[in-house]
Amino acid sequence: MSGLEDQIKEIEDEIQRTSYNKATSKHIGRLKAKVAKMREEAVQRAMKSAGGGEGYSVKKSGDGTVVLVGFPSVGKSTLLNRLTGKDSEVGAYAFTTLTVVPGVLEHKGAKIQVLDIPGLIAGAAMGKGRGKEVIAVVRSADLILILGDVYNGRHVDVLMKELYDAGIRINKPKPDITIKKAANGGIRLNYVGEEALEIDEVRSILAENKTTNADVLVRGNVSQDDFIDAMIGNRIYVPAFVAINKVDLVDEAMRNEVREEVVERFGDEPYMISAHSGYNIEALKDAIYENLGFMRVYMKPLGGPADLEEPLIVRSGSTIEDVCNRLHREFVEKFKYAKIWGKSVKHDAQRVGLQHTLADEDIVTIVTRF
Ligand SMILES: Nc1nc2c(ncn2[C@@H]2O[C@H](COP(=O)(O)OP(=O)(O)OP(=O)(O)O)[C@@H](O)[C@H]2O)c(=O)[nH]1
Ligand SMILES: [K+]
Ligand SMILES: [Mg+2]
Repeated sequence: MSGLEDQIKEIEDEIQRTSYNKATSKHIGRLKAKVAKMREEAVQRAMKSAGGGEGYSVKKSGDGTVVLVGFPSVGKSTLLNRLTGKDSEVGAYAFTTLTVVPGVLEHKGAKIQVLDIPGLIAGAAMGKGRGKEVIAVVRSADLILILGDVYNGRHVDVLMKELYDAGIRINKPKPDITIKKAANGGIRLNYVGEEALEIDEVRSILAENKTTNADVLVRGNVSQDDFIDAMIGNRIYVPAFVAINKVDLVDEAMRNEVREEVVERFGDEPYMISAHSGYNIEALKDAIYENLGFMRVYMKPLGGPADLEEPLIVRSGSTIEDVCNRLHREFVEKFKYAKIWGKSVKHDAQRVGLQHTLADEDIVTIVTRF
């Protein structure tokens, strides 16, 4: 272990030992910010020394990208092949897969890109085992499918820690925090909604970043960790769920044991599957679709009937601008207005602009200049 890692460990232990209350919150905040800064530094350094090797080149394609993350030999490649009909190499030994293998899952009208990657190991966030390249791919995903097998359900927390250390925040919305550095005036803290943090905490956290003058705006309930994340930046927020593979190899009692272990560590029920036999794979496909959050939008040409046969599949929360970008390069440039029939508007044929957020099954007419 390097000196820096020892120091990080020492401070983390101190945080563990200190109970959080009003009197200690400032101190804990400072320690956490310090660790976060040191860890970031360690990661950057490790990544640099991992060499300037080429990253994996995978172009995102389709309506959304899900990446299969798991320890070596849990069956990621077998699952990719099962989901997409690809032919990624499968082997009974660790690190069979040494690069990123993309496949396409077609489900409910969506084309979903599935990425099979090399196995992740403890220390990957610090660059171990091609961690640098693998983590970069994981960070670019729209959804993470954490894959374990019936023999290592208890290790799902090790994977989660690697993802966390790599700046990946799963299953939480991005906290709404703005930190604008200023030339003077100290730290000014403003809230929309509840007063989630104390000014003293915020000041001592920002001091670790050598920020003594800043305008800070916090919306909603955020934690110290959220605030530190916002200060460091470079965090990504992405949905994830767990599947446990190879259930064909064990009996009911063992399945339940693993399932309970995952619930305890991850919080949610895992999908119990067999990539080998195909058991529960349809349910898994549905889960991927659901977790990517798709919706259907029907296009209606100006003056003509809507095309109710073939919806456009877009991610939930998409705007008119997103739809325009999908249709034609010039649509945004030449956009005049859109007309909507459906759940996202108050009345039929309502006119909206580019920033309007659509709802599932909306009917849309886009009106452009000439
Ligand atoms: N019994 C059983 N074996 C499986 C299942 N899925 C995969 N395997 C076996 O597990 C071994 C590893 O499978 P891979 O698909 O290569 O696993 P991987 O996660 O891609 O492995 P790496 O690329 O080395 O990280 C192979 O021997 C597979 O045949 C399953 O559902 N049931
Ligand atoms: K393998
Ligand atoms: Mg593999």
